[in-house]
Amino acid sequence: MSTRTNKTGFGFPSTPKRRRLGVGRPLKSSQILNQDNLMSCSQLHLRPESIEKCDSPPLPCNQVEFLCDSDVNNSICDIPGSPGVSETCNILKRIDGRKTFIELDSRINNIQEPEINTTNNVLNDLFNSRFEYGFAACDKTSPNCVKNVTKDVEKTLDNINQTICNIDRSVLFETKDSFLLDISGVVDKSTVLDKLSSDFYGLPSIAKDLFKSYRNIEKFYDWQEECLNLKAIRQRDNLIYSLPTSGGKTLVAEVLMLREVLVRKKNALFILPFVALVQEKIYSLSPFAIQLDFLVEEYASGKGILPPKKRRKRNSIYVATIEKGLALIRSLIDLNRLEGIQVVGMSATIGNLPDLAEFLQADVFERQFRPVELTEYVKLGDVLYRIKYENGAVEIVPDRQISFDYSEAGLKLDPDHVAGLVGEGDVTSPQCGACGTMCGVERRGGERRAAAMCPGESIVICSGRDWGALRAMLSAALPPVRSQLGRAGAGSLLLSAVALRLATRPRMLRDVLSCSLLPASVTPECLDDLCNETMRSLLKTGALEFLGNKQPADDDDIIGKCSDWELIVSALGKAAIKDDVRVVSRSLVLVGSLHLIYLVTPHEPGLTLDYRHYYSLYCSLDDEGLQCAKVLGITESNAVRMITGRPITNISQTVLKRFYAALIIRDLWKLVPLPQVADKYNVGRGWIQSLMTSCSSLAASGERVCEQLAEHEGGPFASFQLLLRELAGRLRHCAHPEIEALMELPAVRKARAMQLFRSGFRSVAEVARASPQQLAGAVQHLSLAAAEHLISAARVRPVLIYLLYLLSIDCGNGVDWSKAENV
Ligand SMILES: Nc1ncnc2c1ncn2[C@@H]1O[C@H](COP(=O)(O)OP(=O)(O)OP(=O)(O)O)[C@@H](O)[C@H]1O
Repeated sequence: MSTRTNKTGFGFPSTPKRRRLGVGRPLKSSQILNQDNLMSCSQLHLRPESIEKCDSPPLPCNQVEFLCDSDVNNSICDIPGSPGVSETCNILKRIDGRKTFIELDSRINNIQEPEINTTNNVLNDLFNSRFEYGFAACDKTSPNCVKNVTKDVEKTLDNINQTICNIDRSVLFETKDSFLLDISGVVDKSTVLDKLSSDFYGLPSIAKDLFKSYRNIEKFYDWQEECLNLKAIRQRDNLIYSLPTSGGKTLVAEVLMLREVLVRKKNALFILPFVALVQEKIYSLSPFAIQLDFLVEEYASGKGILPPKKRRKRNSIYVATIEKGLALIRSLIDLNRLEGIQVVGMSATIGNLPDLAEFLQADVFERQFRPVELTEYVKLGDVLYRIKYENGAVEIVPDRQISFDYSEAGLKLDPDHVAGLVGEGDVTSPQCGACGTMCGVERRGGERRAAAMCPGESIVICSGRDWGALRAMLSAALPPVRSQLGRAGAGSLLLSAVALRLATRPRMLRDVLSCSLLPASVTPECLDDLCNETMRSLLKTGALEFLGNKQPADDDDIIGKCSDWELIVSALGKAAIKDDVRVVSRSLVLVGSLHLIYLVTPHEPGLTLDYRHYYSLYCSLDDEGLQCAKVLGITESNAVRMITGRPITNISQTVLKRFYAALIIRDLWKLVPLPQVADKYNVGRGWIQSLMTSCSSLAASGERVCEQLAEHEGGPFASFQLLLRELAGRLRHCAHPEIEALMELPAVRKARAMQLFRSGFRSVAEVARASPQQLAGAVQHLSLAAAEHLISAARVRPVLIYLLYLLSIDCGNGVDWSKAENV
């Protein structure tokens, strides 16, 4: 096939005379992509000279940062008042008799994905040009003409995909909406896939090659085969499988998800506990997505659209943290888009598997498989201890003294000697996760271990402070999994159930609670009491009310006496924002954003206040803080009460808590690092993250409510609608707008964006103009390879925007550049 370059700049021969083939539209001459116009995007050559293999995808350029920082991003946190994902799914399943999770049905509908479609269409044209050229050049009398040309085009498609893989795969899925930019979709591959036999665990056989080339996996372990053939899997029932760490659990989950998106044409949700793990999974799934024509969407931190976009042609695997997974499921329930779900849970460590299985109504598959022998160590200071398991007892015995030759700077960078430990072993891909002061190093990457069948080693790095806790943890039995639904959680769950119209009568709400994990730890009588008490308190606060203004007596057994009365959510939420806006509009403190932020803090932020600490924070408030506090009624006399321990009666706890939460958000807004904020306000980092998410979504819903109120009542609501819109956007990342723009780059999160900003790279364009050496030299801990990825991504962005621009000319529409910027 000719590789001559023409003026398209993409290496495709131009089409001398266009003939309509396929679904593309002819390009006008003004639309022909001109390399000069594509700025300096030399990285994007869609026609490679020769490409053999697409290597494993590059790690996100700040992966090290993610890993080191993973406790910052730790998603395992109590979400105040939120039932967990599985609780929600399971409850839904039981109530509606519907089936639950790994697959979320995406009903084919009119999707709105103009950006992606426009890009695809332009690329489609390029392809059709290629098709026509081939068709014109071939001998039409030959019976194989069409077949050859088709093959040729398909080869071109593969080459493009390969090129994309080789250039910078990250650009494919990292957009503002964080969906995979599926350039592979320029030619409909589904017909190709359809022709392929489904002989690889129910997947097209091409999947087998992909596992071989990207994972070096040729044969599944016996347990994996057994698990994939379980009756529960075949019947799409819920399942929990439990195996030791590195037993290969994730692979089974991947096969199941691939089956959903490729064979059943449904979506799948993969929930992982850390942001860093979500990122890693997205990268490792991306070559599969490219080759098999599905999407991978990221739902972590500020990423992920709620509700998820409906897609007409391709199905998605949503990779989410716990909080985002929960928000995603809620948004789908809200829109009645969730149906036919199957829950598949996997874990290495579950203390009370039967309880969990009962709760999830799941089958259990448990094995003690380890691909290779694993020796576990603990590093405490300079000594490496070995963990010995004998006759059910655990012993920690000194193994050896270690010493590495570190420079002073090296020691500063790596105080735990992780690099030394890694270097000591025969490692190419160490796995390192940090959690608090403990950090684990796994030597000899899983696949190598498995391939070479050589023993593996894991090292827990422990500080003196945690030594006791670690010893106790190792010798203790596994703690049982317990429901986190306390009184507040139950309130939130019941309120959500009524709001989502999943359960609308007291007896149904009792059923909702009994579908949770609570019955595993409390008696049925306690459950009844909790349900009655919770409903009573929701009715008392006015969050819920009975239809027709029916009122139970104070001491009534609501479940018994009012079992069939219909409950509705009162207009309290709407009323609350209305009141807030009215109060705030009379005396809005405009020195900064604090007062507005206060407006979107949750009414019950799930805080326990320490008044002495509150007092010291009050004393250090700046002008804006003092003014805002005053407007809210928090005065000096309240502060004196805080320090003297006298009760504060003239102002509600809710206001005090909300103001405290608003101060936290304002600090993040001012780019104070999250760990520092957590220390300053004495709260958990996970809690801060969920506070940020709540504020952002409250701002978004506040905006909607203000819009409605503005229509009906006028007044200040229209201005607040605009203010809240801006606020919601900024709260997504809690960052300056310049930093937000940098965060649009693949794998650039807040910390990295701030680093770039401080090093003088204040916009995507400045990153695009830099050389890898410059960038790596200026930004601390940024490797040359990572700098290259970043620069290629920054350079590719304008190309995508340009493609949109071309299309807008073709459609005769003006392009919305603010939207184009999002690509
Ligand atoms: N059948 C197989 N053959 C060879 N290697 C495999 C096979 N299955 C999984 N692996 C490799 O073993 C390693 C560990 O697998 P995986 O991450 O799936 O384990 P896991 O049980 O999910 O681990 P964890 O408990 O840490 O989440 C990975 O590198 C994976 O590629």
